[in-house]
Amino acid sequence: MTNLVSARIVVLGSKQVGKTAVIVRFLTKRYIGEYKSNTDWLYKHAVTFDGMVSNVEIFDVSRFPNDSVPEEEVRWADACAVIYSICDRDSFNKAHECLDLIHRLRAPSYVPVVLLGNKKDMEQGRQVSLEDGNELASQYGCQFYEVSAADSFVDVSTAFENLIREARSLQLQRSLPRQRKLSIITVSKMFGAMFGKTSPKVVVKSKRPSFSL
Ligand SMILES: Nc1nc2c(ncn2[C@@H]2O[C@H](COP(=O)(O)OP(=O)(O)OP(=O)(O)O)[C@@H](O)[C@H]2O)c(=O)[nH]1
Repeated sequence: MTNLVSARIVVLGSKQVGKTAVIVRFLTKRYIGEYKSNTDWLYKHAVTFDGMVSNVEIFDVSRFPNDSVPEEEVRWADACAVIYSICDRDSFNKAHECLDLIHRLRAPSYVPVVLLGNKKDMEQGRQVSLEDGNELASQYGCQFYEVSAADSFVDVSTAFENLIREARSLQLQRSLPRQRKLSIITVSKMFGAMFGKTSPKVVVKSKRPSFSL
């Protein structure tokens, strides 16, 4: 088994949306109902999937959005998770602000982001529809899942594993030798030569880097 990469993830969202519960669910498979609030935590853990061990560091930012903006943590991260509660419209609005903050601090470079609507077990108190979540995620070109830290390990782990896969893939792409990157330019030049200068420009717009290398 290869120990290939480490991934640093920052987790943002309103108070009481379940940030700590979601992280602990992913790292330990367990659901623990109550945690000490108002403290930022850095979790370090080795997780195994796809036949690989990834050393993950997850920063649970509790002080934001009520207190100072976690600019340093957002710049530090290889990937970001933004969490809201499906029963709390305000937390969804805060999630929007968090996505905006990430975009502002990290643009123009790309950082993998996942938007998580937590507490989906509380359907009777729902204030944010699945469509709203989907729409916000597509606006920022990020992954989106509704999860329940209380009810299920599977959804939470799928969301984090896909986020880590994306971060890994990006790290691999960035570490590719120059030669291979140049060959991509050569292919586009070849297209130009084949279709001539009068042919319409083909612009391939990709919101997210491809998983395949
Ligand atoms: N029903 C339900 N409750 C949840 C779920 N996840 C967390 N909770 C509850 O929501 C409350 C807040 O959970 P935390 O994990 O402390 O939330 P947090 O976002 O880390 O909170 P702060 O540290 O204050 O920022 C706790 O009472 C949890 O038991 C969930 O999936 N379903």
